[in-house]
Amino acid sequence: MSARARPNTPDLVAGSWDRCIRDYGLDPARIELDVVSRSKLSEHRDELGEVVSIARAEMENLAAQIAGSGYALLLTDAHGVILYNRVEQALRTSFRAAGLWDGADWSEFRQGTNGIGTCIVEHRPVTIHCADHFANRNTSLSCSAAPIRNAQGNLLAVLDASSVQCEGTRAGQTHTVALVSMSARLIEKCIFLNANSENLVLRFHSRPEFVSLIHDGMIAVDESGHIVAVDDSAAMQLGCDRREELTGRAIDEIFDMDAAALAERAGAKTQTVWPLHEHRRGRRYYARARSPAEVNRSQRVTAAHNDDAALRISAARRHQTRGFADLQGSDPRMAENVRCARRVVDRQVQIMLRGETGTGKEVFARAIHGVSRRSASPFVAVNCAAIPETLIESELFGYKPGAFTGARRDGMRGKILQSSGGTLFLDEIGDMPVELQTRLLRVLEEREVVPLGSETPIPVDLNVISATHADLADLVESGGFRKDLYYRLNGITLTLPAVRERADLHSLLRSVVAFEHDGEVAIKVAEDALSALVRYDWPGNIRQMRNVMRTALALCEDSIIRLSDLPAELTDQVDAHRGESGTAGCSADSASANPLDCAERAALLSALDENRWNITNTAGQLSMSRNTLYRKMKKHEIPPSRER
Ligand SMILES: Nc1ncnc2c1ncn2[C@@H]1O[C@H](COP(=O)(O)OP(=O)(O)OP(=O)(O)O)[C@@H](O)[C@H]1O
Repeated sequence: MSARARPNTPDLVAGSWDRCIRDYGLDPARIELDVVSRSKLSEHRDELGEVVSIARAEMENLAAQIAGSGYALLLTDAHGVILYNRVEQALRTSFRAAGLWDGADWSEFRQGTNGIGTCIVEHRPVTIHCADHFANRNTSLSCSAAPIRNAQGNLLAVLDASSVQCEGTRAGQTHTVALVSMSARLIEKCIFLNANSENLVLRFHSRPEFVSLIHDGMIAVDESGHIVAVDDSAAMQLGCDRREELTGRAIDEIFDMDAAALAERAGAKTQTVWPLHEHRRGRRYYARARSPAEVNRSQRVTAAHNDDAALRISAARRHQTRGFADLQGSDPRMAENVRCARRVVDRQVQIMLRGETGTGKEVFARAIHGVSRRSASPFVAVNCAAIPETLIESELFGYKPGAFTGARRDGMRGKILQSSGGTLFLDEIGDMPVELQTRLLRVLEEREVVPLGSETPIPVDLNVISATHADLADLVESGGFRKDLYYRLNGITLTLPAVRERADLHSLLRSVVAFEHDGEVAIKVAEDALSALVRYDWPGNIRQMRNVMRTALALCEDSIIRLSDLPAELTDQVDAHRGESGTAGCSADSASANPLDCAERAALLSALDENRWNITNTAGQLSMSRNTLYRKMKKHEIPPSRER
């Protein structure tokens, strides 16, 4: 190794030099620039998704503050790959020559001690000035970098300000690193708010004028009043060393305010800053609260009855991801699924979703990912039944360049690596070939993946949600599925009900129409059409419901969906039922076998649905005692819903 004397530097730099020599075996004279291919660069950018756009907006502000200083701004992912640069026109050639450009890999492992790579290892703001750099080729650089973390505190990206001319002293960089750190914190605040758009967010500080500014503390609280995320500033202000000391606790354990009072504050028309006391040390803070974001509220459509229409659906914004609140509707099994999922999320319990095709398993898996601490990292879905058996292996595990004939020249990162840090959704897991089951099990156990054609394992932070329509236990019995993998993936099974089994058909229909309808005018559904929709069996479940409603919306006139706008199979079924007593609510395996029982079950479900599963109100409406109602629900196998 051609040695270069270690500069007289702080511990942080000395520690990094030690790693370069001892752990990475780097030679300062032989380090070369490593640039990922264009396709890999777009994969790296896709992985960070919205973080890049949030950061770019803040980089514009910061660029204006440092204009003319000879510094450029760089955004990298947590691997050290530059995703985006903000370099002044006149400096572009020199920055490009120095390798400070999109696609370059500045991990410490590749480039030795440097602002970006060392910040990633240290998880804190750093300045690496001129001769601090390990590689000879980088000694003219001066770099100040700060980490950007997600709502759970995991590293997502790095913001860096670099100069290619070694001027001034290391101490002179204090201002630069402070500016970069401040921008990184602003970006983290936006990420926190976006990741918690479904939760109430409390912002507080001991000084009222600091609330809603960069140093305030942020706490996200879910509908049940439990803390789901906190930022560093909140933990620090409340005297906690780690964020985990606060997550999972009820908000009224911490402050003198319960969830209902907080929600009321958040919903107030005029937003003011109000005082708040902490229990443990009796300190006073000032706070503001933001209710779950507008985007979610716009989905909660309202129903109203009038003469010619039984259901009115107001216009709602198209919105691809549904949160738990939207999925739960008022079906007790869905409410129970949501409750269980919330309890196990982030507890390293692998969730398996069961349900007929089209019952919303992928949508549910996305919602779980959305509330998990992994939400800012990618959700990657793979349908094992849709990919030819021969391709599943390369899709999942990826391959090295030239691994096989027909492989892409620059290789491919498989879905497992793409999902690292986030969630891998394996749909129709029962269709995975047995030999790949063995490889998947190994990845789950060893937490590393070996791409096809390679011998080098790559560490992976894998979290799998699997789904199946089949009974996997049967498949295990018949040898079609590995028992050990089954137990590994099946920490808990949540079964999504088929549409015909759901007790909240009205609200489900509303949700589907709200999703399909992007007009401004409210949509009404005529009485006979609604009756046909509610009576139909829906073998294709929510997917079929979406298709039917999409066509009906296209066909309908005056914004009213009529019977004639529905397909023949729905209206035929109504004809077949005509004259029979109502059977809505009778599931195939229901205890209610005769028509009278069926009618009773349907009446119970409809009254429960109407009263949002409030037992007292439902019993009152049906003129029976709560005990009688519970007894009847038990008889018809209707599980009591959560109180809401
Ligand atoms: N609560 C809901 N409201 C409105 N639309 C929904 C809801 N849940 C699911 N959908 C829609 O229904 C369709 C089927 O959902 P999804 O793909 O999640 O089902 P799945 O059970 O994974 O299906 P498969 O088993 O066939 O893969 C999708 O178009 C989805 O957007």
